[in-house]
Amino acid sequence: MITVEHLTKRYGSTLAVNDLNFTVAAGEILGFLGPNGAGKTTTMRMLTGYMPPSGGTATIAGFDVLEDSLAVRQRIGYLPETPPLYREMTVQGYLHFVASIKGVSAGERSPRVDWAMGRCGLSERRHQLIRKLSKGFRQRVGIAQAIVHDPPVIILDEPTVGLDPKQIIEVRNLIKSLAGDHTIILSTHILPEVSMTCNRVVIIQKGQVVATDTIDRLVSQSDNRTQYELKLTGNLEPLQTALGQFPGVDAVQTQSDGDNHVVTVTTAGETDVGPELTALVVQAGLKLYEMNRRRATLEDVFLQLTTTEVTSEDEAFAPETEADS
Ligand SMILES: Nc1ncnc2c1ncn2[C@@H]1O[C@H](COP(=O)(O)OP(=O)(O)OP(=O)(O)O)[C@@H](O)[C@H]1O
Repeated sequence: MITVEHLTKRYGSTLAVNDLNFTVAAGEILGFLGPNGAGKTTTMRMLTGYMPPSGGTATIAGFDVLEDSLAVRQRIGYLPETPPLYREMTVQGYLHFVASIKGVSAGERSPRVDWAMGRCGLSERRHQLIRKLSKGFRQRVGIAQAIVHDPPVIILDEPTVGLDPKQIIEVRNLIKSLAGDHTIILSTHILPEVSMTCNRVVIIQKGQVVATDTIDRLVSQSDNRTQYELKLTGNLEPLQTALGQFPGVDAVQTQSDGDNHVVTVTTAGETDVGPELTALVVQAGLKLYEMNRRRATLEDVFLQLTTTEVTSEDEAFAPETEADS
């Protein structure tokens, strides 16, 4: 549905996008990630036909973004970071206006606007002025304007920025519900959002692709070690001896305050050895107060790929979150 080949953009002497290559299959939700200034917005603008590439090509549903930019714009719904909303219009009036400029025929407009309002939970606000809506509802109007002409491709730039937790969940569910019928590119800094919503990710840095794969594969290929943090009291020596002989233990780090200890055990692989570690602690005569298992996450992969300053082992791990499940 989307193909990007050798896509390049220069702003004077700045090479903002440098030879990008990736594809997005029909019905897929692709996470598009990169640190500030990586070239995400520039790429989106080229894909949506709003800015010509300096080199390379991109096609949307078979149409070239440069040569067929009108056909591309009709097939894309774009939610920029700041949606272009007319604050003095009603929700319904604005969506009618967008549908008309996107080429929806007069007879089709009312059903399309009703459909978009229904999908975005706006039906009851149809007569409200946009300026009187909360930020969350304005964001829904932004999504509704992106889907009102039923485009096969939807490109969303930071769709949940500034929303409260309840609105974030609603917008994420809406995005997920649009996949399948639509091909979606989701650009965001919120990595758990990508883990929860996307099938696959493209990570860019300095205008170049540094990784493209499913989240599971990226995480397991990057670092499949597991860390256990144990909070204990008692004499540590017998445990340290036992851990030295325990198969698969890569490293043991200890922080002690008198008889209270925090022991971090790093094991190779993802097999859960928590029960065995608990048994060792009991055999060593220690009291166990807390044990946390931590695995690498998309955030760790992102940091490894987009920073050169990750030096300490601890930075390669993060507490297990809902994004891991
Ligand atoms: N109009 C412009 N003129 C000159 N340089 C620009 C222009 N727009 C972007 N750039 C530069 O191109 C590079 C990529 O910018 P871009 O906005 O695409 O990155 P981004 O990944 O979207 O960043 P952010 O997450 O901060 O929005 C940056 O170095 C930026 O300074």
